[in-house]
Amino acid sequence: MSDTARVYIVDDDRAIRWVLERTLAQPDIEVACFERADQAEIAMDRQPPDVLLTDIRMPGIDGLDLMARTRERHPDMPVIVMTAHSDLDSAVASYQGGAFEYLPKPFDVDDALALVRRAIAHARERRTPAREPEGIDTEIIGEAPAMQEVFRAIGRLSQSHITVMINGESGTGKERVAQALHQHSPRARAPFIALNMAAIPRDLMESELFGHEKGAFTGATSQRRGRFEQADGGTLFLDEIGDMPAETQTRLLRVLADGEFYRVGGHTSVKVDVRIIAATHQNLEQLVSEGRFREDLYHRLNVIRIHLPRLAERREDIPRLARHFLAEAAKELSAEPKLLTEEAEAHLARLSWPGNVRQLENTCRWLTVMASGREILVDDLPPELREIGSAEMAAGDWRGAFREWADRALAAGHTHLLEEAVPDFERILIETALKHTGGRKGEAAELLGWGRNTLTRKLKVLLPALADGSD
Ligand SMILES: Nc1ncnc2c1ncn2[C@@H]1O[C@H](COP(=O)(O)OP(=O)(O)OP(=O)(O)O)[C@@H](O)[C@H]1O
Repeated sequence: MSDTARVYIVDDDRAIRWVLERTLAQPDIEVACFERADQAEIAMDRQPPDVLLTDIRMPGIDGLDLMARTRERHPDMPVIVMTAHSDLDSAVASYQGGAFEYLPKPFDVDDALALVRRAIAHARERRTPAREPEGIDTEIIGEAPAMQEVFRAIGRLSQSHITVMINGESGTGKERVAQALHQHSPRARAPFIALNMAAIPRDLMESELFGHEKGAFTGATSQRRGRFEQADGGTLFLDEIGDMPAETQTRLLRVLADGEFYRVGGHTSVKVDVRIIAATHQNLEQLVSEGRFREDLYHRLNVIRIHLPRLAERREDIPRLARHFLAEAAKELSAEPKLLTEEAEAHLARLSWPGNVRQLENTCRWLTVMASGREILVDDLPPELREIGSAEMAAGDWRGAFREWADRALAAGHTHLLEEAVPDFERILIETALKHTGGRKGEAAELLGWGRNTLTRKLKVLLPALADGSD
């Protein structure tokens, strides 16, 4: 890639295009603006940019569609979605669709430039096959027992070339762990190549993995090396392996057995030395039993297994992760790091985080841009994270958290756990009931299923400040 980065802007609003074009046009950034998504797509086919910046609401193809279509063709291209605050839901959806970031409107031009620069750096990093080991930042935060287990595994495997299977939900840090395994392996100086099976159209998968010869199919205008060749001597990280189509599974199995393959349309075999790390959020055993994943391939990949727990199962790590991400976001946006109030930190630690560590990271970026003061309060959180949802409660998360608490307390040598836990349990129920009744104790007692006298007695011990006075 040359030193000049190319950025495409798509927005039907002329004024926004004008502002962004002037802001982003820097000596090392070349900008092109488009009024409609289809125009941008034509240009992208001719010459893909390094970063795409698109509005959400546009006539014709809207920004989210454009992003989805772009990701199919250029899975590594960072896409920044611009959105008004009122469109927060679509912005959140854009994360789920894989957007790199979003830029809330109205935006500060310096923030916009900082964000685009970060996306450019990200695109470059993804495209540089050989990374110096010291260049990879694989700090993994984790004090939870399950994460300590992961660190031990990385340590134990550090002299090995063995195949590893990482499983865990989306956003739990599988790719980061794969990078760490590579970085701490004898292959550290060779390339680490990541490929997400879910992001590649089926018919391009084989050529993506194994490359193709010139003329192998329409559009194959030159020979291309696949990811296996790019990863020679290093590590190939196959993310979402459960999404690999059956015919590619067969081919992969053969390559793993023989250590050689043919490029699509090729007649000369290519030999490579590649360590495979695979990852999935799916239950591969089930896919095998349903006949959707080859059993022999499963056994070949599933030599050593590392499990990454959901973020909600390692809540004790949330405050440190949040502080880390706030510091990172501040650096990236050249802003002053925000601080979490104790209350906000405790709140974050109670949420269920279905998007796991990635969702926490995105939230911290959002807060760095959106929170008005230096200190972050619960009220500064995006609306969907302000309440501890009843769904989260119903999902039984508190029981999981509670079980972890008990585990930790026992591991730390505590005894008489009930004496610690029961008062907290009752206090929380009483406080919540009183909140619901606007402080009326008689009604609260009824909600709790206690007599009025019992509540009075409990209040004296548990919440003396609330004990005096009647309804
Ligand atoms: N323990 C951790 N410490 C610091 N950063 C982390 C940690 N875990 C994850 N991250 C960061 O969170 C983001 C999501 O992690 P990653 O991409 O590795 O998840 P993943 O499980 O591979 O997700 P997916 O399955 O969706 O690809 C990344 O930016 C990663 O750097």
